[in-house]
Amino acid sequence: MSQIVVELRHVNKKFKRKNILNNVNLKIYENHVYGFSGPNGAGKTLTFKTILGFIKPNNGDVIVEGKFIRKEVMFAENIGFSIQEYGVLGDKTATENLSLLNILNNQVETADMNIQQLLSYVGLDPNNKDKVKHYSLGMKQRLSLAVALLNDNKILIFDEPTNALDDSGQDFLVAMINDLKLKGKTILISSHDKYFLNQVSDHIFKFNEGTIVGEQIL
Ligand SMILES: Nc1ncnc2c1ncn2[C@@H]1O[C@H](COP(=O)(O)OP(=O)(O)OP(=O)(O)O)[C@@H](O)[C@H]1O
Repeated sequence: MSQIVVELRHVNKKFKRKNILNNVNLKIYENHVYGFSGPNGAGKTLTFKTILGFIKPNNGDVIVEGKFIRKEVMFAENIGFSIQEYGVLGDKTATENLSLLNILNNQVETADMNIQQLLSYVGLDPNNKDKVKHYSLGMKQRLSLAVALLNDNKILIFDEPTNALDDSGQDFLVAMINDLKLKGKTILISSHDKYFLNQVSDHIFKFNEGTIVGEQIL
């Protein structure tokens, strides 16, 4: 049995007295792919933000690789993530964006090589000098995936990665997730595309109204 790398125990979150996350319990095992499904506003993104430490629950525990988030450490340290609202800088190129993130992460020395490879890996041209604000939505989505992969973290969160991707983009995404799993990554993905989630996931959590209402093991 592989190790548990993320655990949520009785997590509750209220905004303005309204329960938004309601007794969320889950265990994420190493090197598995977890799909998060459910309607708009069901709590998928909020669960991801809670795992990362961006949101502090009112009650319950979030444990990432043995550390209690917001108690022992402020944020989860080794999770790469792609969440739409944490976008990149539109006035910079893709390479500049990734270089800046590398600097912020103290990864300057190996930056250039990694960035070129990473951009190719997600299907972007490493020599493209266009500013990101001129990218298509699909290109922005691919860049967001590159951001998540930048530091070679073992745990990856992809929030709605299928958004804005055309058919070939979706095929690429399925192949990428399978490849990342082979490389030993643990992956959490939300999507409204049931077919996609069934294709890539080992386990699906079904969310509704801030709680897990069902699980499916594939
Ligand atoms: N900072 C916030 N303040 C108040 N309410 C919030 C905040 N963040 C999220 N919510 C509310 O929490 C609920 C869950 O939102 P969340 O973004 O997690 O849904 P989701 O399942 O990811 O939905 P979608 O499929 O639309 O992305 C929503 O009703 C949302 O309005």
